[in-house]
Amino acid sequence: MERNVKILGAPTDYGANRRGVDMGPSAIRYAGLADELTSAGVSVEDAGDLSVPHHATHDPDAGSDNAKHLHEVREVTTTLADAVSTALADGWTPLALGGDHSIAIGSMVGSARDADIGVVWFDAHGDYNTPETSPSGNVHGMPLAAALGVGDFEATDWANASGLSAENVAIVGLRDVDKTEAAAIRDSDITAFTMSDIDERGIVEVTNDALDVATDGTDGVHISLDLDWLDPREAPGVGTPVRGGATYREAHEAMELVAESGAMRSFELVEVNPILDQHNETAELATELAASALGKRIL
Ligand SMILES: NC(=[NH2+])NCCC[C@H](N)C(=O)O
Ligand SMILES: [Mn+2]
Ligand SMILES: [Mn+2]
Repeated sequence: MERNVKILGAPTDYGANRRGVDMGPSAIRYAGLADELTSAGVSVEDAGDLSVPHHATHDPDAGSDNAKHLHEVREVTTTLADAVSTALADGWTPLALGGDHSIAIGSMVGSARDADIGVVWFDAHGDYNTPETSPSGNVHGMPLAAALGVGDFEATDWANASGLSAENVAIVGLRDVDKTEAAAIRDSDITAFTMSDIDERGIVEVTNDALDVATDGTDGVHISLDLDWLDPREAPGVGTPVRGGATYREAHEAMELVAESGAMRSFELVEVNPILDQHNETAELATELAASALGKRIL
């Protein structure tokens, strides 16, 4: 399939507790994203960075303790959702560059504006906390709950706007979940594949199952790739690293299966933090994996 990819930078860290993730889009571009995607055979246009609320006054601890900077997150979400849905309407596959994982609310809402979508969420974390269950108050631990309208998020318009149903959401690579969050995931209709599932069944089966969940009855799939899905040995430049993640080979294989499925509607790369990185290797890895997800092959 001919694909045109529109890069949308979302340089924000309002959902995270670690400064620096707002520089993710620059680091990923500097790592050669556009060239790498061109080598995958897609045509690329970089729309630059979206405007994000001003930084000079940014205090990472400001706002409600339960959901820090929710106001700013909402602003970024709205801007990104509009950019994503416009790109789709114009025939592009939107690729959002985070920024922290709270941007996924905007990607999903935008991707779902004119379609029923499923989601595959590659992440060490469940990102299914709500303001009442979150131990940190960081909204990047909440985007799945937000888009599904769980708990406090029922009162927001995000779930209505996304129309997302938990039956079409699959998490892959889970290994660090908060206690109440774990119970909530178990009680939900989300399909969660933990690292143990990958150990036991292999990345191919697990990824294909996840894609089946997300494509079942939907028009397309949003692929959300949190770089902390990978083992910190491969991806040290993230704010919330967790040992025991996907290997370099597993990650490429999973992304190649995403490409093979032909189901990708929208895409995002999140949580790259250049301040915590070593020689930009996490950003470089992000560009490589994006290319695999968009069809790049060894031969
Ligand atoms: N997108 C992420 N890196 N999320 C990390 C979330 C960590 C933890 N579960 C929290 O709620 O704070
Ligand atoms: Mn994560
Ligand atoms: Mn995440």
